[in-house]
Amino acid sequence: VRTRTKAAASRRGQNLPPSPYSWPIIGNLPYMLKGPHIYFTELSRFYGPLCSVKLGTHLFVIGSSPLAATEIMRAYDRLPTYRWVPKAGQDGLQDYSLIWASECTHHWKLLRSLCRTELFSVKGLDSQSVLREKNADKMVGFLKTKHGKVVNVRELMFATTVNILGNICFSNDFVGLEDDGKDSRGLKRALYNLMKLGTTPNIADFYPRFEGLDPQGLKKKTSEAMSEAFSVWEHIIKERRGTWESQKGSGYDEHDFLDTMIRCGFSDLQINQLTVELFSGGTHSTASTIEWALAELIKNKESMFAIQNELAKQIGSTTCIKESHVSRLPYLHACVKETLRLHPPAPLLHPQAILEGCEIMNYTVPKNSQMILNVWAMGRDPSLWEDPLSFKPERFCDSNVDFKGQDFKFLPFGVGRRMCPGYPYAIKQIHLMLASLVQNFDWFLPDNIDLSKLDMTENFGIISQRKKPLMVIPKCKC
Ligand code: HEM
Repeated sequence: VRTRTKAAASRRGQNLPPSPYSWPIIGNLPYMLKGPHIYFTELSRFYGPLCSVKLGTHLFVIGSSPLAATEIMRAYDRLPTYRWVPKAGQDGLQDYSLIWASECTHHWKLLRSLCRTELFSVKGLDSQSVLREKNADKMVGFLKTKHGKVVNVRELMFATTVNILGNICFSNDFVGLEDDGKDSRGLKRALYNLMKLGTTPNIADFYPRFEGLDPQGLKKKTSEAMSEAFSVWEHIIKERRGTWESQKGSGYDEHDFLDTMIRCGFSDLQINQLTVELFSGGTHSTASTIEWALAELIKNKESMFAIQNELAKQIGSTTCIKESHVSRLPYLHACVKETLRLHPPAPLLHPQAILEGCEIMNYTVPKNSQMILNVWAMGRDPSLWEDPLSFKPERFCDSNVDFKGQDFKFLPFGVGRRMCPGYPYAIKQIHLMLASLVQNFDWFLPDNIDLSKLDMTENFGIISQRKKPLMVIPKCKC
């Protein structure tokens, strides 16, 4: 690889963050094939914690250290910025969007505040615990029927997370737990498609001349997947509006988040946009974290023993785990943090463009540069973590490092204004599901493969998942 160093950039009169050689027209796009977060991590190891790459016609500046993150966040606070929105996600509904709002508009603030107060507040979370516990019991019951048989953990976790959110939003189970390819209502397919489309590199994102076009048809397919999701709950919204209408004035009790949105005067399109975003943001990410955590525990026997001992000591083997037990399980908390350190579902925090030129870490960042934080690189940096590639939950046992956006070396849920609003909900769900899986079952690999040989290869995409779904055999302890 031909390289262009900081000195070369300076020669051109700009003290840009150092970057590799960039090919005419395509820039550094071809190297992204190995996985953007991996390519950016290699660059940061070579060029330092702030470097830049040209992707198509855009300059991306990548921060990969707590100091770079601090300076980038400071720049976000004092300068005008906007979130880079993939062209496939840009349609007439963007004004109603939470994830894809390019600026912190009035409507974005309203959506964040609605989520914060109704879904993710302490009161909201407490009122949902019965739903999460019911679904955890269902999952355990289902796995008991699979004693000794191979199970696709990703599919099961995905179905469970979809159903929990389905109950919170629409009082409805939308998918079955059986991994038999059946998806009668089409929601699984729509959500998988949205994830796939959201992570497919789009020529229109990198070259302004394609801006008005849709050369790969990604925008059209995204809009079709949105409509497919809408068709799953369209009739529920219609019926519920009817109920509201008929009970006007007689003090109707709200049952779920749909009622809240109707009370707030949301149109059907607004309801669809917000719920699709909650499902897309909240299901794959949570399911993938549980899948990685179980895989790490299966591979690392000592950690599995430690968590099993903690559960046996604090809760016992016959008591069904409730959310109220989880605070007694510090090793479980450490295992989840360690999983998020090694396998953050969002390895790169979404780019925001800085509209004015600025100085970051003594480099000149030109106006309109897209800024990215490489959370994946920071989680594996040997200068920040001892033995960073090993799964060692103990590192979090006597430490105050947390994922709430204050510790810049550990940002699985992001940081600042656009930090994940759903993190308290996600964490509750991950703790409960993982504890239930470990308490009730011993886990084996098919064909008696040695557990330490479990393949941990990652999928190279914008969302970090295991390359192959975790296929394992549960053996019921009871
Ligand atoms: C392990 C689980 C999860 C992880 C690791 C995660 C991670 C993230 C991250 C890193 C961001 C910020 C992206 C950025 O700044 O570039 C984000 C944003 C977001 N997340 Fe999550 N998330 C998780 C679960 C959830 C859940 C359960 C929900 C809702 C049910 C949710 C809804 C959202 C939404 C709506 C945003 C956009 C916020 C905005 O732009 O204002 N996430 N998430």
